[in-house]
Amino acid sequence: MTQSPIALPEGMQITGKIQPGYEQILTPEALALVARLTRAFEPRRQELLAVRVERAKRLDAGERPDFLPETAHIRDGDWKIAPIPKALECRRVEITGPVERKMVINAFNSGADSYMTDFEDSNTPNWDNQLTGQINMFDAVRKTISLEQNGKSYKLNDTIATLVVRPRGWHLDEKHVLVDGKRISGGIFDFALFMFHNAKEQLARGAGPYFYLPKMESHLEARLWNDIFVMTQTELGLPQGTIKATVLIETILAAFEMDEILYELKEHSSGLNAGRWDYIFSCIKKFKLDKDFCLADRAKVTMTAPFMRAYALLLLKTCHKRGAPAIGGMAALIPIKNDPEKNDVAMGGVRNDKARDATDGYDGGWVAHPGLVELAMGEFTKVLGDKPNQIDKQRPDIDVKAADLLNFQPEAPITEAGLRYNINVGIHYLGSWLAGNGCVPIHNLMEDAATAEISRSQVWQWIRSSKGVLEDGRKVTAEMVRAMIPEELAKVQRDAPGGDGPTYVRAGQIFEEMSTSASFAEFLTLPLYEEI
Ligand SMILES: CC(=O)SCCNC(=O)CCNC(=O)[C@H](O)C(C)(C)COP(=O)(O)OP(=O)(O)OC[C@H]1O[C@@H](n2cnc3c(N)ncnc32)[C@H](O)[C@@H]1OP(=O)(O)O
Ligand SMILES: O=CC(=O)O
Ligand SMILES: [Mg+2]
Repeated sequence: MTQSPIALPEGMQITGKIQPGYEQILTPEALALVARLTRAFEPRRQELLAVRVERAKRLDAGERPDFLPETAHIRDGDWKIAPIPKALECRRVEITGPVERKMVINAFNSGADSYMTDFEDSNTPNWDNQLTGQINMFDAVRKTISLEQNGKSYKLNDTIATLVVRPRGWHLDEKHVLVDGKRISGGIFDFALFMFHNAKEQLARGAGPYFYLPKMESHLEARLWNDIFVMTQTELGLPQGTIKATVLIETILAAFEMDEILYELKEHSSGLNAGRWDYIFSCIKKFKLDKDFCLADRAKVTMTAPFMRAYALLLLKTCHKRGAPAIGGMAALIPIKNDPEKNDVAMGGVRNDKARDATDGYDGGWVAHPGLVELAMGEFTKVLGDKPNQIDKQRPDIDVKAADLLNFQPEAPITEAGLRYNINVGIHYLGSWLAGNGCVPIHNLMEDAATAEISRSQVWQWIRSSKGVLEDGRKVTAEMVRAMIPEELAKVQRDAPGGDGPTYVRAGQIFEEMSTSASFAEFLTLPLYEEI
């Protein structure tokens, strides 16, 4: 165990190496907050994770989700979330990206209204990424962040995007920090350090501590975050309701509890976001043992698929009824260099995506790259004009039933190209993640933990579903997948930057194990985290 050169609260151990600068983040007072929140809330996190396991067993046995009878009074009630602070009123375009220093500066300067910095889907949560991410945030909030790289100087513009931070989801531990001998929650670690160092500074600069909350499966999980907010505000002497959080509705189970999630976070809510990629993954995962469940090639499962359309519209209607912003998700398309024709097609895809969201009534949407900000802004401005949002646009015409959320189409086609694509992307992404980079362009698309989850879970599911049959009539089998893995690995080794490194060989092994083993890994990042 690494001897820590920093003063630790009673009962805390840190096993990660303390690099120069980390002591600025890992101060005794900040770590004391981490320890207090951990002692107060870790038992509940564990209970809620156990509830997930029990629920998964019932779904595996054939139960199907529905709106909860015990919370009908919340869905039927007439209530709204607390008013949105000025800094979060206008979120027509939100750029997202990992907490890497250059990208942090570029994202703030991108012209987007807001910027979600990501300790989650687009980030490999190794110790150094988490700590340097916190340093980057510390410097960015104070506007002192700068960088010299490849002959270029990076610093913040006078006008920058409003910062929103995404800590890790409930399933992820921070294994380098132990409290009373046990690993702590990655999410609490990310949140508490950020809050301790930056909340007051942000308030002094006219904004506040704003968050995105990922991958929740129930309103009880949202209640846990809310209780953490209340205690943190008390500990830091901040008025209750200072923290604001947008919840990603990115699991099929959360889609049945959108009203309840907003209600739990009522004083701290800044709306919901349609996190489409994890949502698709969650649908595959939750119905993985249903032999009749099957989704077509990943590229065919778009926002216009019936179950995705139902989810997006229900989210919009729910948010606006409660006075909450509805923020659209991410088109994975990114600018394509050196191929104007392909680039035009990609830009057209992003334009359509944002135009659909804006026309439906969404208040804004995510982009993955600075080169998409202007285009996305144009689509929202066409609909919103000079209004900061369109929360006043009510959609009583939308009537989404449980059956609509569970109408999993399209089931076909599944093609050999689609299967190979999933294997190729899965191996490429795992290899990059293990090497420390959690977001990469692959085949001209943004790939992160959520999109890669779809690829690897589809392969597992196609092997098992009775409908997992290729267009040409061949059943997808474990043997077929095993035969393709070395071929796709060779392509990845040829194509990926640094693809000849050891992490890609390991990625091939992990991919084979994950897609062909009898059990389904709950998240691909859980076994991967044990390897870094
Ligand atoms: C499912 C979800 O959870 S979505 C949310 C999580 N995913 C994300 O946030 C995706 C973030 N996007 C990215 O990481 C990147 O855009 C990638 C990996 C997809 C592509 O990155 P690159 O190949 O580096 O793109 P490219 O070479 O075109 O970048 C051009 C410039 O834009 C910058 N850039 C690209 N994307 C971003 C971004 N999201 N934020 C800030 N800067 C960015 C690059 O750093 C580069 O800067 P430079 O010119 O100063 O060197
Ligand atoms: O986090 C976003 C998603 O689509 O997943
Ligand atoms: Mg996600």
